[in-house]
Amino acid sequence: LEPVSVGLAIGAASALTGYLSYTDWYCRFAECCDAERPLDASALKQDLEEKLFGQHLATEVILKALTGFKNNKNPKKPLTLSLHGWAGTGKNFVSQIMADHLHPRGLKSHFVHLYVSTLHFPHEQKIKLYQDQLQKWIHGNVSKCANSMFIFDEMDKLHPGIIDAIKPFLDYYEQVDGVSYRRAIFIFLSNAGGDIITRTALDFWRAGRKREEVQLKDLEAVLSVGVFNNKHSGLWHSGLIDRNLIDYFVPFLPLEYRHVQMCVRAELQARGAVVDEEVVARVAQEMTFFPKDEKIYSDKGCKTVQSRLDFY
Ligand SMILES: Nc1ncnc2c1ncn2[C@@H]1O[C@H](COP(=O)(O)OP(=O)(O)OP(=O)(O)O)[C@@H](O)[C@H]1O
Repeated sequence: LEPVSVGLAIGAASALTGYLSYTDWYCRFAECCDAERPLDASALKQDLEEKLFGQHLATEVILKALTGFKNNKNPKKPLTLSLHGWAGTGKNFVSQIMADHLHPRGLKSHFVHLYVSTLHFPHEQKIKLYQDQLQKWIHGNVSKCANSMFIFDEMDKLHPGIIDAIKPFLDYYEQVDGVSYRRAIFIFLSNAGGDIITRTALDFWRAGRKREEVQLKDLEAVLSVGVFNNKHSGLWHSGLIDRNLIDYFVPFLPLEYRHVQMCVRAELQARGAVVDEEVVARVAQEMTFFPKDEKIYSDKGCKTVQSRLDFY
């Protein structure tokens, strides 16, 4: 080996180590995209089991979906989850937990994007603008980071035209205009279907069966027949993406009194306050429950618990 090539090799090696240590150092402070970032499945499982109350199906499906997707070294399409259920049952809450486990900064990450229909896409007459904007945002963000996460809240209020603008990114394409979306994650949140989920939960309750006995098949069947595949149902017109692009349907059951109590306790703990069961009972009793005679499920789920606690 003549001295020149040795010198070049050493130069290249030190440049490379220099670069690597620089990026390592830089990424310690700034947030860097880590498309290969592994998922700590047991940490996610523990978080879901400890923090998400009364949603055994959502816990099971989300854990399976995320673990499977992150273990797949060559996914054929982006992961798409559609979360359905009444207000206050944990859809946004669990999206936050998922974001925390996929990107170090969770919802604050530059690689996690939250769109709320009534906020970001409110005007019917601006659909074309929204479609172009959204396609540019998604293209730009995935170009910057392959495992970007997109959360669409209030899907049931999203104009169908905007849903159509999202569809190309969710499909089984190798690439779309030079960018591969197959490591991206799309989460859709919707109240649509909440009534059907509630009816199934109520049937189980009235039959004296445990809530945890409700299985996905009990809901998929009643929903797919009753709602999803029926193009004339309100849910379809609410712009729901046709089923074959959604990998997982995640149902959120209505929350019972005991779950509301758990939310009050969790909020007291989050505030560093002592958990006074007197307060827990009082706040939970302030909530309204349905059906009117049996009063089983909280009308607002765990919503307004935080604000009610401000008065104690
Ligand atoms: N199942 C749950 N387990 C624990 N906390 C919950 C649960 N559901 C709701 N909460 C609490 O209530 C707050 C509001 O819930 P969240 O925003 O997730 O409701 P949502 O289902 O997204 O409602 P909406 O459909 O109206 O957006 C959460 O931030 C969380 O503190």
